[in-house]
Amino acid sequence: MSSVTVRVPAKVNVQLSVGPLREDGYHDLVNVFHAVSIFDRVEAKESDAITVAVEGKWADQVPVDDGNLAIRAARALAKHAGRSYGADLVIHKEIPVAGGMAGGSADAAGALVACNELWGLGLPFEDLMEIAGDLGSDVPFSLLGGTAVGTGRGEELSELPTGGTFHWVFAPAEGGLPTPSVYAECDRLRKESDAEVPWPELNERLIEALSTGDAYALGSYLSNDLQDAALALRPELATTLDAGRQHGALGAIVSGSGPTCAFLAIDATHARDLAASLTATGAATSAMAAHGPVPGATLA
Ligand SMILES: C[C@@](CO)(OP(=O)(O)O)[C@H](O)COP(=O)(O)OP(=O)(O)OC[C@H]1O[C@@H](n2ccc(N)nc2=O)[C@H](O)[C@@H]1O
Ligand SMILES: Nc1ncnc2c1ncn2[C@@H]1O[C@H](COP(=O)(O)OP(=O)(O)O)[C@@H](O)[C@H]1O
Repeated sequence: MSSVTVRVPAKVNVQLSVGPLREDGYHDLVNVFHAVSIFDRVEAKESDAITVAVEGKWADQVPVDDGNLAIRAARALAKHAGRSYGADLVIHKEIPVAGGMAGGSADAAGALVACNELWGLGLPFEDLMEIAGDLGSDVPFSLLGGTAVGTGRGEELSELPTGGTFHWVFAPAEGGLPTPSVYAECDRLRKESDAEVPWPELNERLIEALSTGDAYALGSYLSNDLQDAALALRPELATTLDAGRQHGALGAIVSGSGPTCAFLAIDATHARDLAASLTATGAATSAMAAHGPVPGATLA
C-alpha cells in the first residue's frame, strides 16, 4: 500500500467546566466535545523516515519538525509497535490553527489512523485511543468524534446521544491563542477574584438538549469556563460574539481556548445567512458554516 488518507474533524466544546489546577499542571474538566464538519486531511505515504508537509490557508503557522503533533503521533505509534517505520505525512488543513478547535489534536489522530493502516499494524481502536491520550488531552476525542463528555484532563471519554443535526458558524480570528496561556489566565482571574473553584459537573439540561436535538435549549446552555480568560487576552472577541447574537444566533461562545467564536444557528439556511452577515458587516474577517455531530478520524 503506497498511500493512505484520513479525514478528521474539528471540535467545539458545548460545555467546558474547568476545575482546580492539579499538581501535574493540568485541570480536571467536564468537557463536552462535539465534532463538526470542518476537516483536516492527513495523508501518509511510504517512506524511509517520518516527515511532514502542511498545505492550506494556515500552513505557515504550523511547525514541520518534531513539534508537529502528527509527527509525534507517528513516532509514538512506531514506538508502540516496537520498530522504526517511515511515512511522509501531508496535512491538508482546513481547521483554524491555534483556534480552539483542536486542529493539532485532529492531525495527531489522523496520523495514528493513517499510519496504523499504512504500516499494516492492525492495532484495535482501543490501542489507538490509549496512545492518543498520551499525545494530548483532546486527541482521543479527535479519534472518536460524534458528541462525548471528557473527564480527567479531557481524555476519559463517554459518548453522548445526539438527536438530529446542529448547525454552526465558526469565525476564526487572526493570530492564535496558546492554550496554556488561556488556562493560566483562567487561574489568574480566579485567584484575583478569590472565587471558590467549583468541582466541574455535567449540565444535565445540556445533555437533554443534545439528546432531543433541541437547538434552542442547547444554545441557552452553552458554557465555557475559559471564555472570560480568552476575552481578557483578546477583548475584541466580545464584539464578534455580540454581532452573532444580533443576527439571531441561538448561542454564542468562544470555542475552547479560542480565539475562534462559535455560533449555534437555527438551521442550515440560518447558518449560511449568519456567516454571510458576520463577514459583510465586518464583525468577522471570515466565517464558516458547519454541522455536527460528525464521525472522528476516518479513512477517506
Ligand atoms: C482547551 C481545550 C478544550 O478542549 O482544547 P482547545 O480549545 O485548546 O482546542 C483542551 O482542554 C486542550 O487540550 P489539548 O490542547 O490537547 O491540551 P494538552 O496538549 O493536553 O495540554 C496543553 C496545555 O493546556 C493546559 N491544560 C490542558 C488540558 C487540561 N485538562 N488542563 C490544562 O491545564 C496545560 O497548560 C497543558 O500544558
Ligand atoms: N498538525 C498541527 N496542526 C496545527 N497546529 C499544530 C500542529 N502540530 C503542532 N501544532 C502547534 O500546536 C499549536 C496549537 O494548535 P491547535 O491544536 O490547532 O490549537 P488549539 O489547541 O487551540 O485547537 C499551534 O500553535 C501549532 O504551533
